[in-house]
Amino acid sequence: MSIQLPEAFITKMKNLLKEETAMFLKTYQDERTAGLRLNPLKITNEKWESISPFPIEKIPFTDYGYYYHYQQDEPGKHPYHRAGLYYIQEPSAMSVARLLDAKPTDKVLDLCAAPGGKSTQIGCAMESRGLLISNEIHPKRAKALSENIERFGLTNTVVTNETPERLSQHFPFYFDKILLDAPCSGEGMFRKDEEARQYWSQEHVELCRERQLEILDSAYQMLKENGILVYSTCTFSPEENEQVIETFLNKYPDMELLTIEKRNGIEGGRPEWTKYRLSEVEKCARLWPHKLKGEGHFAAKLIKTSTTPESPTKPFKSKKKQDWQDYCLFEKEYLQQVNWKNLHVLGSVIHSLPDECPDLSGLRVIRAGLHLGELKKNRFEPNHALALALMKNQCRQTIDLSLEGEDWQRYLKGETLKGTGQYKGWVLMTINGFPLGWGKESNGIIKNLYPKGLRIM
Ligand SMILES: C[S@@+](CC[C@H](N)C(=O)[O-])C[C@H]1O[C@@H](n2cnc3c(N)ncnc32)[C@H](O)[C@@H]1O
Repeated sequence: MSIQLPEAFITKMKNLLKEETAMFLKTYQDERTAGLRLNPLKITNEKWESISPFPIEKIPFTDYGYYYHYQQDEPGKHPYHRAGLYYIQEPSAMSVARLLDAKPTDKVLDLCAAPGGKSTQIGCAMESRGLLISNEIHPKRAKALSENIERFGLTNTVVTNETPERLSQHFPFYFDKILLDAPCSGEGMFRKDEEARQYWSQEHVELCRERQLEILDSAYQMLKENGILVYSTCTFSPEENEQVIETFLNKYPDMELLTIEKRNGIEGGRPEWTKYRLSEVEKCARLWPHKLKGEGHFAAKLIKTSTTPESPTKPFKSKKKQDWQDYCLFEKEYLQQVNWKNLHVLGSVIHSLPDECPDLSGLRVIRAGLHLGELKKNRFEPNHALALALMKNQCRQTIDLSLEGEDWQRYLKGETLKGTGQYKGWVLMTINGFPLGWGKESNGIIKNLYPKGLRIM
């Protein structure tokens, strides 16, 4: 494999890495690494290791990550992916979300979240409790983010499509934890992404840096006292990493760096690459492709040490008269052992909102908590998100599709399937016991309710 790197990038890395350069550049002759990260809300490591349809190898610096062979296998096309058992994610990117140490009682913001690698990881760490606001500025990417949150069965997440600045006006001093996985020059994507290589220039690096500092201003405004901020990029350039942190610390003396544990090949930030040789940046983390099996990342963890006023953001309050009688009938007939909290009818959709959901008025909200389904005239129609948030044993009528036959493919294509002859009404369709979506049985036939936009061709 031979990759054409921008000449100016090679020269720059030689100046930075000195005698390490040869090792670094050699990685561009090797295959890239690829990984998948399990959804611990749906499956344990032990179970996955016993059922994985393809060869996997545990990623040492993560809890739920596995390497797979991307030239040989396509886990993104497997029905287990549709069932939300895992997320395809570059291995070194898996090391960042855990730095937040997000707890089920926290209010967390993922400020640049699409397509949702780190948000799905944070949502799982929070056991789908507390509040996770997952934001993305670009509408199309926000939609992809929302679909991944749904696929993972997360119920504590509000997906918004806002600018960081507008969010900061809505949520001053509000969050316990914020992740800023910044848009960057993507040097760590070079083995995978030709466009990133072609797009690279020193001017672009400088532009990214300006934007990163602007987004950091917004993140700072939203962080409460003792709040934790994790800043990360998938690029190597000091301008976007150590130097961004240096400028940020100079601007906000109440922010302090915290030490990130260095193990399994993770190294520290480089003081010699800052303007004023700031030794503190050693506390940051650098993941290098020549030091571990991953494409490369940078992360910094900071704490806000100043006192902040109480956030003026109010809790969510429903305006509409609430009536979900038809849902109650559905729940009684088809579900068991479910206990959705904080139910609200918004439009015609019944939502189970996250704990301590804030007022969201004025924001572009793509998804708010779990969409249970829609109230139609005298009936309730469950949403696809509900199927993915359930475990098989929570639905009274289930049909399991086996990996052996062709029925799972027919289901994902939207075809009609043969029913049990015993069920009537809503049926949770599962693959090897993991929910995939809804069907509806009538006279021994399953009407296919897999969402049209997700069907395979
Ligand atoms: C590195 S990606 C995020 C990846 C994501 N955290 C994940 O793990 O899947 C950075 C994101 O920032 C968004 N972005 C671009 N410009 C932005 C801006 N000015 N403000 C906020 N976000 C921006 C991009 O659309 C992109 O989705």
